[in-house]
Amino acid sequence: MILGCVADDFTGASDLANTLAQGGMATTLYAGVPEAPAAEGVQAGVVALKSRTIPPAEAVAQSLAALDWLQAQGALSFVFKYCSTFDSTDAGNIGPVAEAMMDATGAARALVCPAFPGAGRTVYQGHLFVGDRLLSESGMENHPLTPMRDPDIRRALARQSRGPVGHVPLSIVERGPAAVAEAMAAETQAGRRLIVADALTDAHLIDLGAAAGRDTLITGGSGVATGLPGVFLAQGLISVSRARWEGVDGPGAAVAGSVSRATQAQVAAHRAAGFAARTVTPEEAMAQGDGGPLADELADWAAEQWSRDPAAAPLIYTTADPEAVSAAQARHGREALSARFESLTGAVAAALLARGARRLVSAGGETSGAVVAALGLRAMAIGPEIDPGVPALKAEGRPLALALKSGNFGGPAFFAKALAALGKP
Ligand SMILES: Nc1ncnc2c1ncn2[C@@H]1O[C@H](COP(=O)(O)OP(=O)(O)OP(=O)(O)O)[C@@H](O)[C@H]1O
Ligand SMILES: O=C(O)[C@@H](O)C(=O)CO
Repeated sequence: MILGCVADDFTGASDLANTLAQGGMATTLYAGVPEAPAAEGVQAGVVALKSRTIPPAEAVAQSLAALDWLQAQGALSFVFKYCSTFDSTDAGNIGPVAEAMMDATGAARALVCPAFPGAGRTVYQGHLFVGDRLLSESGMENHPLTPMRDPDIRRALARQSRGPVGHVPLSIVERGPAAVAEAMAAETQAGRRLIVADALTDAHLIDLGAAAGRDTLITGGSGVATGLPGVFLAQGLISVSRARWEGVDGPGAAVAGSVSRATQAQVAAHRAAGFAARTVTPEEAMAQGDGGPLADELADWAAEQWSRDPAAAPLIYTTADPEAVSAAQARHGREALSARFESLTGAVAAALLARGARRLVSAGGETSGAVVAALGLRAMAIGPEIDPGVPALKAEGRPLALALKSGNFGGPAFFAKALAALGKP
């Protein structure tokens, strides 16, 4: 293994694995810290954690356990992947995990760049933008767990870190890798070891990769890894590998527990296109305890759609608009409701597989973590990109192709497009 990656959520891990695989690295996505060694030939290993919103000390402990395993596989370079909208609070977890990983690897510094131009996320003057809006006016200011009200990443990071934060502005990034390397060395010298870099385009990210790709640790959204395969290739550490992708054929379905804007549009578009869709209300979910009959009822409903039309693409969703979500959280408690929805969605996914599903789309980071855990998946191979940041995946040792979609990723027709990319009915 050349590159070891720790990701703070499952869809983010699949986003990063996509970048590395499309760059030509033989990449495997691991659900949690594996117990067994990596298979022969894996050049990039991405360990998916569910550590974005857990207490900082736990996030640090889990990330260091993942790091240990990656080091044991031979990796000497590391990426810490967080969200391209920098999802975190003043308590963490980006600063604490980045600093702990620097300490554990002996890294002198760590580049910090959440930019992902393909998904509209750019960094300019240390400020993060989503499309033409500052992060703090992008809708992320209302995020239920990690409201992002300060678009200045340098300030946001400094509040959750022990050490001071440095910056490499666009004027330097525009001058190319040598200028960036010089500026990063100056920041490190001055004791600013977490270094935010501006980036507006993939070309900027490739230059950042050329400047920092030999560093022990870099951190960011998936975009920060754009230049890495090229760096490893130039060093002769890898040869480009493109495993042939074959999907898995059989019944397909989508489950959505994401309440993000893009998912809302995708649910509406799937319905409007005439696909079968069933919603689950908070009351239905809360009315039954864990392990109640609802998951089986929903999976039976999906199986009925397949028996009528093998090409059916049934969707089961809890997605609702922000007002409905807030009202439901006030009625049932945010954590209790999320926990119940997540265990239900995981149970639905397992029940779908038991009824023969071979292609599965899951929308939402937390939701996908619950789905992957309920299915007991351990490792996934990376296939072609479906939409920016979302690859087709294949479960190792199981006849299942899947797509794990971050809340705000994917075009309106994503569910149907993804199911078609995963295989035939
Ligand atoms: N109708 C609803 N009301 C309240 N909570 C909901 C509802 N539907 C889903 N949830 C919960 O909201 C959370 C959504 O988080 P999730 O990470 O899955 O999606 P997201 O935030 O849109 O995606 P991402 O993290 O990839 O951006 C989950 O815990 C889910 O169970
Ligand atoms: O970086 C992103 O935006 C995504 O991979 C993600 O982590 C969203 O949860």
